[in-house]
Amino acid sequence: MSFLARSAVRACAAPSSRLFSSSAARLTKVAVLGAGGGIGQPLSLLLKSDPLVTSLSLYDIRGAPGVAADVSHVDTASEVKGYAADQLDQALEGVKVVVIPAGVPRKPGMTRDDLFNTNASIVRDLAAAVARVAPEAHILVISNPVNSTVPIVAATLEKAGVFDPKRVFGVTTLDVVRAARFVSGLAGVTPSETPITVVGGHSGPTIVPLLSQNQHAKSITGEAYGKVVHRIQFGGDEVVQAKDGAGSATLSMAYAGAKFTNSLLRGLNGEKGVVTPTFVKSPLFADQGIDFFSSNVELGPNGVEKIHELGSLTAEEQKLLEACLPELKKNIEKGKAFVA
Ligand SMILES: NC(=O)C1=CN([C@@H]2O[C@H](COP(=O)(O)OP(=O)(O)OC[C@H]3O[C@@H](n4cnc5c(N)ncnc54)[C@H](O)[C@@H]3O)[C@@H](O)[C@H]2O)C=CC1
Ligand SMILES: O=C([O-])CC(=O)C(=O)O
Repeated sequence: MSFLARSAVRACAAPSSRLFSSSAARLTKVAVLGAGGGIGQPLSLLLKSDPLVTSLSLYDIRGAPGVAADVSHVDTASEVKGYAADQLDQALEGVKVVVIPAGVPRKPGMTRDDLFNTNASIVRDLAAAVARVAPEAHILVISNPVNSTVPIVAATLEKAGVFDPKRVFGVTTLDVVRAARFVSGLAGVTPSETPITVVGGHSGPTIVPLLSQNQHAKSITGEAYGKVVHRIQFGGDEVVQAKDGAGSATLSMAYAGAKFTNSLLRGLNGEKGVVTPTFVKSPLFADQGIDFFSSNVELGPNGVEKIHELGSLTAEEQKLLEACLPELKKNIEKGKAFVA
């Protein structure tokens, strides 16, 4: 790896390890749909620095060729190509992984669900193109509201007859990144010592951090516990307010998106024991009509290898879960109804 790529990797050091690991690279073409945006640009840069990405295909309705020209000068081995608005099908040819940060972000006072009206059709149309051109691609959905956009992608692929639940992921990694960071500060240790499993969905009360499962976090109780859980659940709002109308988290999201993509690529390459929370079609609460859920998932050569159970929860975590489920169910049903 070149000096610059090494520096980028160091600068982005992940809570649990480095941002990128493993060198058993296979030919992997990755597409970013929405590459011209606030997340898309830094995400494209980070993916250019990932040695497991051999080819990068950047698409947006505006600006992707410029981003591609810029990122392509970074001295890592991967090829980069940008595609204009009318070149979506070309952008998707031969891709193995498609990352979707296309769509509008929140402004202060909005919920993620307020983005549904705009983003639902953007995500549906992009998923339909993936179904047509790259039906075996793994799809990583960043666009909000994730609790609804993932069911939209799944239903769109299902309609096209190409849905494989092992290959569709909602990217909830930012919740995990925030939890590790916030808890480490309270516990007085480094973030690598506080990997926190975050389950449920990706919006306010549907975000359920399981602090009791980490040896440092489990000693946080009382008011401090309530505050840190609230901060993890509403970390997105903190950024939206600070940006004051200029959008939502982009840089930390690009980091989280690159981190999750690297985890998936490592799994696809056959690395064992790659486990991280992600929002997937899941049996865990299917008997309650909730068939998408984020929990720890082992990633492997086919994508989803194994969906882990939640493990034991404290009474407080059980309460958080109870608050999550009805909201999550509503969000999922809204997504499905949009495609039906
Ligand atoms: N999953 C998560 O944890 C997070 C999700 N998000 C979500 O990510 C999305 C993107 O956020 P930002 O990058 O900040 O927004 P942005 O507005 O800066 O960028 C979005 C990009 O999508 C492009 N776009 C719009 N329609 C498109 C289409 N049909 N095809 C291709 N590209 C299209 C736009 O041209 C723009 O470049 C938002 O929905 C936001 O809520 C943001 C942060 C965290
Ligand atoms: O808050 C938002 O709208 C963006 C997001 O999903 C996050 O930062 O977690």
